[in-house]
Amino acid sequence: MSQSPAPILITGASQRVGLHCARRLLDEGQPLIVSYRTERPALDDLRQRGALTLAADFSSEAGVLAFIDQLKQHTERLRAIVHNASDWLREEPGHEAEAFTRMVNVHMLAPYLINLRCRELLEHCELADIVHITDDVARRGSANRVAYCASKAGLENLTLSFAAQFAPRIKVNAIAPALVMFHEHDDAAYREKTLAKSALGIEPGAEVIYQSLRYLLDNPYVTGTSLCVNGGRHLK
Ligand SMILES: NC(=O)C1=CN([C@@H]2O[C@H](COP(=O)(O)OP(=O)(O)OC[C@H]3O[C@@H](n4cnc5c(N)ncnc54)[C@H](OP(=O)(O)O)[C@@H]3O)[C@@H](O)[C@H]2O)C=CC1
Ligand SMILES: Nc1nc2c(c(=O)[nH]1)N=C([C@H](O)[C@@H](O)CO)CN2
Repeated sequence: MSQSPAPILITGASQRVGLHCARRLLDEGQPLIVSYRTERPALDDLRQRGALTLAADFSSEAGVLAFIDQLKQHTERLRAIVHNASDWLREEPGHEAEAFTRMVNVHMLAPYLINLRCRELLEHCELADIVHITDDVARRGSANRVAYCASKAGLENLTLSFAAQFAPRIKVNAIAPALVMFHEHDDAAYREKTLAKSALGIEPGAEVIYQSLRYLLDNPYVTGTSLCVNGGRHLK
């Protein structure tokens, strides 16, 4: 008798890009597990649609390990893991080391430990994927968010290592966006300045990340790559 489809895990899906991708996967009837750090009304919508929501704070090793233990109590199989959770912090003067540690933990330690400890859950599936959501800024650096950028560059590199280590059973790829969606508090001047940084000059919205995720999930011959979803920012 054929088994029901294994769930996909998306981390950090209580808002914005992660929430959009979660809703699109549910639209397609895909079983879903999401992690969240902050309880938000949108999570009730996901729960009512059948998603399992697990609280997680990846800012410490203990928090990552606690999440993995919780996850394994709920499933023995995973179709894919999407590492979307992210802290977009500036290093405040006097608190640089704390910010650096938090971002290395959420952007590198959490994907690293979850990938290693959940490999066997993925290998129960015929086709399995890991997707790291990085940032186009990793290829050029950032004067304003040094630690954020370095930790995203580290996540890009983890993509290469895990793709080599987990082949052929598990594909491992990255999606490297530039601007996808502003925050409500972003003023007109910031929006104009940011839009001018790319050749296409638009705020595309979260659907472009879901389209990229769908491509990686559906293509059996792509691993160890990073999809550049940046509106041609490298051309300016
Ligand atoms: N938005 C954009 O324009 C761009 C986004 N990206 C990347 O795309 C991805 C999605 O972006 P976006 O939706 O804006 O991301 P968000 O800033 O909304 O962050 C996604 C989620 O990460 C969770 N999170 C943050 N810190 C932690 C932590 N320590 N432990 C667990 N969860 C945590 C938050 O959870 P909660 O809210 O529940 O506290 C949040 O909902 C991110 O990886 C981001 O870096 C890259 C370039 C541009
Ligand atoms: N975790 C997050 N990472 C990033 C965000 C965000 O909101 N959360 N936003 C950006 C910006 O879009 C930036 O690329 C231009 O404003 C980058 N990373």
